[in-house]
Amino acid sequence: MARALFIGRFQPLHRGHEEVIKWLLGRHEELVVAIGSANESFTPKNPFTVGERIEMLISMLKELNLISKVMYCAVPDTKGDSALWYAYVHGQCPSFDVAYTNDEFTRLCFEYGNVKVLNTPFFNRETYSGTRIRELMATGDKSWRDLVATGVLPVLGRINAEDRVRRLMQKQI
Ligand SMILES: Nc1ncnc2c1ncn2[C@@H]1O[C@H](COP(=O)(O)OP(=O)(O)OP(=O)(O)O)[C@@H](O)[C@H]1O
Ligand SMILES: NC(=O)c1ccc[n+]([C@@H]2O[C@H](COP(=O)(O)O)[C@@H](O)[C@H]2O)c1
Repeated sequence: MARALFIGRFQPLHRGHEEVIKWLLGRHEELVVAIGSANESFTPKNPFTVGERIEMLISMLKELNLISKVMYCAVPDTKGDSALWYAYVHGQCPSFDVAYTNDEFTRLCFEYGNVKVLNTPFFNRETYSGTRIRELMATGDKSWRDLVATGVLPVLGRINAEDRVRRLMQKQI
């Protein structure tokens, strides 16, 4: 199948996501990266805006020379109304032949729209995890820098990501 869609929150975009994107491009001609929870930002679980997450993605794709094969879109959460969520996917994403997610609830929502859904493999899941990276940032442990995707570091540096995450986690919004 020609075009796959991969959805995630990418808070931040990490090496696990990078491996999945490469793995998907080995199997599909084109990829749509859908940035979920696009309306969420400045919370402990979703510290980065959708614009910042787009910058992370584009920066990584440029470094990997994959920019010509990947499109992106943003999908907001619609808590409690997943039929509406699927309407956003349908209306705001480029068309795709198959969706990839490992999240059962998201799978269910795609299946509601009669979309074919597949899983991706996990790559070093204990280490490459958004939750873990945010925890390391909050405690000032610089080892998080080794866990984010190629090209993402300059974006996170420019927006002072570590400081933002630490302050949001302290506040526990
Ligand atoms: N290390 C990994 N290897 C492969 N897939 C991963 C890895 N980490 C996350 N994914 C997958 O990427 C997709 C998007 O995940 P998401 O953006 O929520 O990252 P996450 O690391 O799970 O974040 P968080 O810990 O904040 O929930 C999901 O389908 C998830 O299963
Ligand atoms: N009703 C909804 O708002 C709804 C339903 C299914 C998935 N989603 C979103 O899709 C994305 C799935 O990505 P994750 O695998 O990173 O959880 C998340 O942003 C999640 O919030 C939202």
